[in-house]
Amino acid sequence: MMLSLATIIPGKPEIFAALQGEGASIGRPCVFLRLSRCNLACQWCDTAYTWRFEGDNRPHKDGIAFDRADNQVVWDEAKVAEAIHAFGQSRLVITGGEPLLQAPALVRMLDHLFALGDYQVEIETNGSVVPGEALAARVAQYNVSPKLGHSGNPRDLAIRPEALRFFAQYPKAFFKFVVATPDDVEEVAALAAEHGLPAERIFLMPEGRDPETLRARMVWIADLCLQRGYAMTDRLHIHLSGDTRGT
Ligand SMILES: C[S@@+](CC[C@H](N)C(=O)[O-])C[C@H]1O[C@@H](n2cnc3c(N)ncnc32)[C@H](O)[C@@H]1O
Ligand SMILES: Nc1nc2[nH]cc(C(=O)O)c2c(=O)[nH]1
Ligand code: SF4
Ligand SMILES: [Mg+2]
Repeated sequence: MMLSLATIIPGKPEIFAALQGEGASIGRPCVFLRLSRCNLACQWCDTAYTWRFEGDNRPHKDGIAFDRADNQVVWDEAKVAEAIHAFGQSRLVITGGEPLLQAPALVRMLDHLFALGDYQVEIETNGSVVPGEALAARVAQYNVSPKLGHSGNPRDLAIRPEALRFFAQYPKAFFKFVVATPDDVEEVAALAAEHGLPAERIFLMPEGRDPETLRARMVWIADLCLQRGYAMTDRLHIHLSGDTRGT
């Protein structure tokens, strides 16, 4: 009855309060739960310490560095729910790594959490895993970020038609494509046409881990959104705290 969690400081799970930095609920106060492990390996992943357990010692926002071997903890689901509840936020964003790899344990954890208070739950997912009915019944919003070719993942791993079909028909699933060049937006349009992704639920987000990169890309992303009817999202946490764990 355990969850595998990323760590934020030695031995402690990455659970933190912050504004939702991305997507349809950007700017809303949340508590974040970051799980470890992922089924993909994006070459620009800004959270690779959750699945590649070496070589990344970026400190926590309080400047606490930690041993790279200390990148995950395994905690009891009830204990995780209590730790989340202690933050006093009513919106929970579950992210990772890829959280849907641990869906059954998340269902159990959420039932513990719902016994402690009322929560709106968002899940950040790479869109390659179909969430089960049990989890879907407990989640208010999916932030689905399917990985395009520039992520470096094999397409047959990253783009799973059955998963995209599930999220396309799920009104509370918003797509959030990371783009680095205008060609990536062409790829988004082709995927949207192929899998019936509604333009009004598509966000484009600049690839970037610093404010300058984000701003430079948002200039042309904005034009393409006007042309295609997509929305654009920034990455607030990068502007507020840089590329820092736990923010
Ligand atoms: C670290 S992922 C974790 C959740 C899930 N694995 C996913 O990819 O959606 C959280 C979000 O950060 C985005 N992301 C990761 N690295 C990024 C980068 N370098 N630039 C922009 N977005 C990035 C992902 O696309 C995703 O929307
Ligand atoms: N503030 C903040 N907002 C976020 N939205 C999605 C995030 C993620 O890593 O899934 C994230 C994150 O890491 N920080
Ligand atoms: S799917 Fe998400 S967590 Fe996994 S490597 Fe890509 S961005 Fe990182
Ligand atoms: Mg993040």
